[in-house]
Amino acid sequence: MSPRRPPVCLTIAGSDSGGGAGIQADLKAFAACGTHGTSALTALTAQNTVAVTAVHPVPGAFIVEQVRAVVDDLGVDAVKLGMIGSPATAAAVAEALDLVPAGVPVVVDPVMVAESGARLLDPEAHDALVRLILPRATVVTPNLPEARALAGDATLDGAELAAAVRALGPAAVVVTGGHRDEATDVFQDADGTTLIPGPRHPDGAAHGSGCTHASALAAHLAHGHAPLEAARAARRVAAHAVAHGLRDLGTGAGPVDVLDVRSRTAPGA
Ligand SMILES: Nc1ncnc2c1ncn2[C@@H]1O[C@H](COP(=O)(O)OP(=O)(O)O)[C@@H](O)[C@H]1O
Ligand SMILES: Cc1ncc(COP(=O)(O)OP(=O)(O)O)c(N)n1
Repeated sequence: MSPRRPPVCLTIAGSDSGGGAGIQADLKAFAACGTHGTSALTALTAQNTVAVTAVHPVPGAFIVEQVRAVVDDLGVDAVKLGMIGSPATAAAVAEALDLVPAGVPVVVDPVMVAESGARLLDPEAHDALVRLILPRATVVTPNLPEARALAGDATLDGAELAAAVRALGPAAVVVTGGHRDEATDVFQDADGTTLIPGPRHPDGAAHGSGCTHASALAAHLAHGHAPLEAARAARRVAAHAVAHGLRDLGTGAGPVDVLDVRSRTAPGA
């Protein structure tokens, strides 16, 4: 009997040369959650644990071509969107999403600022993100500052904040909790608001936690879980990756480690 076909998850996102966030985090999270990862790069970043020193956008037509290549041959069971960067990239990503079969869930992580403080979304791309991308989202996963920026109100929190983001068109919202004392995620869909609590790991490393969370959520949707169950699982996966984070790598915010590589040995060793 041949082994079962694993679900296929596609990340449309930027590359983090430091291996903490972006497609590097996404592919590790997909694998950790029992799915095969494919990727379409939107931008290359020269990035480490302290800074983003350069950004090289990928031409829009090439973003579309990457998506066409993988969807046509390998298929796709869930999509995760990360760094968009510019209005032109948002338009290309919207065009690429037209190549994804109807009904395939799309998780949007509205990446705005890296943990090191670098802006990853041009201010003029905000409108394109809201107009072209958010209405196509099955689940959107902003952190607290991103949710407030999307809502256009820096005072909102909890269910009111999630509702303001959901009013922009996604079917469900998770406002992630890494920027709160409690690290409680707030999930909201048409059925209401659910808090997703869990332990905070103050001594871990969290660079890439948002990417890991959104990718784990996409992977669980690809396995057939409902959005709320997928969001609960994603909170667990992200927290585990933070707890095992590589805080001794680099001099800034260390990368999350969803695979807990320190517990592994090289095959054959
Ligand atoms: N210190 C932490 N301990 C446990 N979970 C965390 C911690 N930091 C973040 N998380 C979890 O990681 C996920 C991503 O959260 P967050 O840090 O808000 O995103 P971002 O990396 O985009 O800022 C969420 O599920 C959040 O609850
Ligand atoms: C290329 C790239 N994409 C996304 C991010 C931000 O990722 P996130 O998981 O939100 O992690 P932090 O950078 O906030 O820790 C990135 N830095 N680079």
